[in-house]
Amino acid sequence: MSDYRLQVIDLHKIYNNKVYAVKGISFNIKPGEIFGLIGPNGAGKTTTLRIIAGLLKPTRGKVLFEGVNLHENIDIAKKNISYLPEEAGVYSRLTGYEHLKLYAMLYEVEDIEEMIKYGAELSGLEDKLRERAETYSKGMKRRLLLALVLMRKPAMAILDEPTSGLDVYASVKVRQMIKEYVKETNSSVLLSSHNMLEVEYLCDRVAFIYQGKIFVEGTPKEIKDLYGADNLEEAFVKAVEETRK
Ligand SMILES: Nc1ncnc2c1ncn2[C@@H]1O[C@H](COP(=O)(O)OP(=O)(O)OP(=O)(O)O)[C@@H](O)[C@H]1O
Repeated sequence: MSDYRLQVIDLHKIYNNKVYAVKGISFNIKPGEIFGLIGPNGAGKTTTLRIIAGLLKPTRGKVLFEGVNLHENIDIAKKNISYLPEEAGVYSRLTGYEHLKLYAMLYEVEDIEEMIKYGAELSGLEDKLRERAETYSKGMKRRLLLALVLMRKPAMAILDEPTSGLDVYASVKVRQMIKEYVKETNSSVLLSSHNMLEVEYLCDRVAFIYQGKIFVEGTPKEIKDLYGADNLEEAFVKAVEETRK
């Protein structure tokens, strides 16, 4: 079996025969690793995430999950990969607990109660879980959504902008939740973010995407050293300016 949980090999995506969104992206993710995709708006991050989640077919290239071609065995994606889109929403009239129960039933696990208990713990929402989601703040909704995605312990979680729109405190809580989850389960996480602080805190390795291509990949430290930058934000600006020359 492959040492990698995920191998992304020369991925291309052309929408409607005209928009060339992804132009030959390759990277690997190991078990227990958090991998971050960073790039400006329209760089191809969400397209890449959706292909890896099995929701979009690549125009060319392939994705291997533990050595098996994902798009030729789509049940593997359904069983092992959970995806949290940036624009995901909650059912306003359901309570947090009702969400947990609904998803546990959809996941068809043997012990529904056990999964609900784990989801509740992951969310950190405590008594608030008894209230309808319409009474939740943005941060609470995001924590509930993350708990719904992570409670079935997917081998691979794909998180598009996990803390988008959240305040500093809520963001820190969500990041801690992701980090603790990976430590406990040895799952792999692929995330996209515009927040460099977040990426630096969470990610073991990072790839910068620009115009559908990866132009640098490494640990946050390697990338900072490469550009002689004090932080990832500065490295990112230097990298983008370099590619525009
Ligand atoms: N369904 C679609 N049909 C046609 N073009 C699309 C579609 N989805 C995305 N695109 C185009 O593909 C390119 C990459 O988009 P994508 O959403 O992957 O970028 P992104 O890096 O996630 O951007 P952002 O940071 O703004 O979310 C863009 O030019 C976008 O307009």
